[in-house]
Amino acid sequence: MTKTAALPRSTAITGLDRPLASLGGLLREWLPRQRWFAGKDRPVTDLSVLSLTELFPGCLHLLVHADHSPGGDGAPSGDCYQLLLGVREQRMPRLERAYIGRAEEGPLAGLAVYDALHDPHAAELLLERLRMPGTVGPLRFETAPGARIPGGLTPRLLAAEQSNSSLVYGDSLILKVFRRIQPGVNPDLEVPEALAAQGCARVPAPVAWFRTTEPSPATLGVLQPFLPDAADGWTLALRALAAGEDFATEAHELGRATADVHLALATAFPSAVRDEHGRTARAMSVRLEEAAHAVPALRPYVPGLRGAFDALARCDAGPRAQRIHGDLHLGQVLRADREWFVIDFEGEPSRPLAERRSIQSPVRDVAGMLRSFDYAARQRRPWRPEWALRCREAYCAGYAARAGWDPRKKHALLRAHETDRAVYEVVYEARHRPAWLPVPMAAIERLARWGG
Ligand SMILES: Nc1ncnc2c1ncn2[C@@H]1O[C@H](COP(=O)(O)OP(=O)(O)O)[C@@H](O)[C@H]1O
Ligand SMILES: O=P(O)(O)O[C@H]1O[C@H](CO)[C@@H](O[C@H]2O[C@H](CO)[C@@H](O)[C@H](O)[C@H]2O)[C@H](O)[C@H]1O
Repeated sequence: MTKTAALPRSTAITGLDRPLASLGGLLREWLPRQRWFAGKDRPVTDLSVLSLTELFPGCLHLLVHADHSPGGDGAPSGDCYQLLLGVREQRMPRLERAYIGRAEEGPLAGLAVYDALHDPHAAELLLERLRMPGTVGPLRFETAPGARIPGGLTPRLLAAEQSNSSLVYGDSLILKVFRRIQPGVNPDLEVPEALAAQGCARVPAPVAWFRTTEPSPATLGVLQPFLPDAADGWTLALRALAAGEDFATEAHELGRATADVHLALATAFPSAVRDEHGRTARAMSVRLEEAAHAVPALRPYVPGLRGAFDALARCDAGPRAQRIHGDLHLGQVLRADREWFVIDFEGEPSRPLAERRSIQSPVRDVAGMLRSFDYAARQRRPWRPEWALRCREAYCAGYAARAGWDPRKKHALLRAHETDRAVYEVVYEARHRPAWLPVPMAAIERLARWGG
């Protein structure tokens, strides 16, 4: 029998219209240290609360804006983040990892403030809230038609926090709480919902979600079935490499799975009527310029890399642009019951939402996965290029068997997308994991030589 937590009513803490008086100092220091904070390479010049809701007693839901605009005439820049904060009178030893600090002034003065997602009690109440459609202030909790969501499941926060934070409930459900919020529908809700409607079994279908109406409509979190005993492709690939084993059979099936998802996406969403390689090539060149500005190590390679984009602009055929995954790599695929599943349809986290929801070449996803085989092969000393090459061949062959066209035959397209993806990775690593920068830089050197 399962027990369900009683959902307490939300009550008003007086004075919360001045939240920064209590929280500003704490958050300014804590926020930039979080794995999911996107602006680590720029100072936070201002912090403002865009919305604050008491979700249940002792748990505050906040959207905060971290401003990075330089003083003077610089263009405004910054990001909005979702926080769930627990406030307690006492500092709790078992929540020490989640401790943010003690509010010094304002309505929360003297209270201990936590990242509430680490608190099992708050996580239980969040699931209860999701099981019961309804509203709390600007927050809307919704369930998929016919969804049956069990209660009383034990929560655990996934240790490997990535771009977002995910809570697993009793190995049955997983709730992804988006951290960086952009106005509009998040593709990680929109796409799996549309694919589920197509009957595509490669993607876990959302069962509930929550969103806000303020300051603008935006998706905040998605609850999906958890695939127990699943292993992600990155872990499996590294395991194979460590054991000196081939990964070609798995890569072949992964190619088929990718094509299945692409075919379902092409049915669920409109596709392009004609190729726009010139426009894509220009956008890639702009991204290269921006990346070289942000990461000086890229600069010597710019002329060589541009060659790949010039060749794309001259290309007159290719698969039609359609909705794609947008950030496909080995960490986004799970193997369970001897099948591959695809997760995390958010796209590249640093891109604007409109761009992530736009139609793009399916070659982009293929290129993302090929880059990932290279990343994996470079984790071993000595480097195993032949391992990555075999994965590459097998993955493309598996893709071709299902999709009806072979990515290996689209040389110019594939090269341009691999280059663009490697440029993205250079910026990502420089920002989040500088020690990994040599991995995409090695690809940049190779791709620039090829194009120069
Ligand atoms: N449906 C699922 N079943 C099992 N594990 C999952 C599921 N969805 C996500 N995960 C696990 O959670 C991790 C983070 O999920 P992901 O959607 O990639 O989040 P992020 O956007 O933070 O990278 C994945 O690497 C995977 O290990
Ligand atoms: O957080 P997400 O999974 O949405 O994606 C971001 O982080 C990824 C790293 O966690 C990053 O992927 C890069 O590193 C992977 C190995 O850790 C490698 O398999 C990928 O090929 C490589 O791109 C991803 O780019 C980023 O968007």
